Amino acid sequence: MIEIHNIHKSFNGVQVLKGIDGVFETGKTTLLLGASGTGKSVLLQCIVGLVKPDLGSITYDGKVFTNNRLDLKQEIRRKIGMLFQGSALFDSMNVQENVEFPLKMLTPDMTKEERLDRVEFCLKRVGLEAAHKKMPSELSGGMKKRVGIARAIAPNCTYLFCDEPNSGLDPLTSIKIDELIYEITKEYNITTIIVTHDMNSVIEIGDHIMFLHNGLKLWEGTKDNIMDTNVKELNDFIFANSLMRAAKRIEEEGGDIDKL
Ligand SMILES: Nc1ncnc2c1ncn2[C@@H]1O[C@H](COP(=O)(O)OP(=O)(O)OP(=O)(O)O)[C@@H](O)[C@H]1O
Repeated sequence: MIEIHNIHKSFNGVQVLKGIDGVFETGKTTLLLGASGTGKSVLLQCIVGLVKPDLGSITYDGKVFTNNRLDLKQEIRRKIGMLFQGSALFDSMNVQENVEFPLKMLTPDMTKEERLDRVEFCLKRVGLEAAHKKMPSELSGGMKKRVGIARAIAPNCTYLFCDEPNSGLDPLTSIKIDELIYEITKEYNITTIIVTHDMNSVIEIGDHIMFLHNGLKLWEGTKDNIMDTNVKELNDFIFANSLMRAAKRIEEEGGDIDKL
C-alpha cells in the first residue's frame, strides 16, 4: 500500500500540485484520471521519486519515502516497476537484453542463467516468448508495451507505475494491454498506479479512480459510481466522450447499456 499526504509541487512559481492526499491499495489498480496538464504525471513522478515534492509525505507499506534516507529510498526503488509512456526501450538492445537490464542493475547476485530464466518467464507471461532476439524497431506499439511490462515486472516488483499505457495504441490493443496490467496486478498482488485520460480503461480495469483537476483531487471512487457524480469538472470530462454521453442517455431512458 502506498499513502500520500498533502503533496505540493510548483515549477517556476506555478503551483502544479496543490495538496493531494491518497491511498493506493495493494492488489488493486488505482487510475489517476484527468485532462491534459492537470498534474497526473507530476504526481506519479513525485510518488516514484523522480521529482521531489515541495511539501508532503509519501509512504510505501509504512516506510516513509520522503524522509531523505538514501538506503530506504534504494530499498523501495528496487521494488518499483515502471512502464513509461513511449515504452522507453533501449533501441540498441534486443528484447531479451531489454528485459534482462533491470535484473543486471538491481539483482547483481543473480547468475546469468537465473536472469535468462526470469526473462523467459516474464516474456512468456506477456505473450512474447517468440520475440527474444527482435530489436525494438522490429516491434509494433503493442509489442513494445508488452516488453515494457515484462521489463517492469522482471525484478519481482511490488509496485507498478504506468504512465499512459495506452498512448499510441489502437482501441483493441489498448484493451489487451489494460487487461494484461490488470491480470498481473491481481496475480502478483501488486500496488498499481496508472496515469490515464482513457475512460475505456476506467470502465475496464479501474478498481479505484482519483480524478485530478488543476492540481487538486476533486473526486475519488470506483468505476461503479463514477457515472453518478455531481462533480461538474468530472462530468464534463466523462461526457466529453460521445460514447459515454450515449451510455448516460440510454441509462436515463431505462435502456440496456450493454446493447450500445
Ligand atoms: N519539469 C517541469 N518543469 C516545469 N513545468 C513542468 C514540469 N513538469 C510538468 N510541468 C508542468 O506541470 C503541469 C502538469 O503537467 P503533467 O505532465 O503532470 O500533466 P498531465 O496531467 O500528466 O498531462 P498529460 O495528460 O497531457 O500528460 C503542466 O503545466 C506542465 O507544463
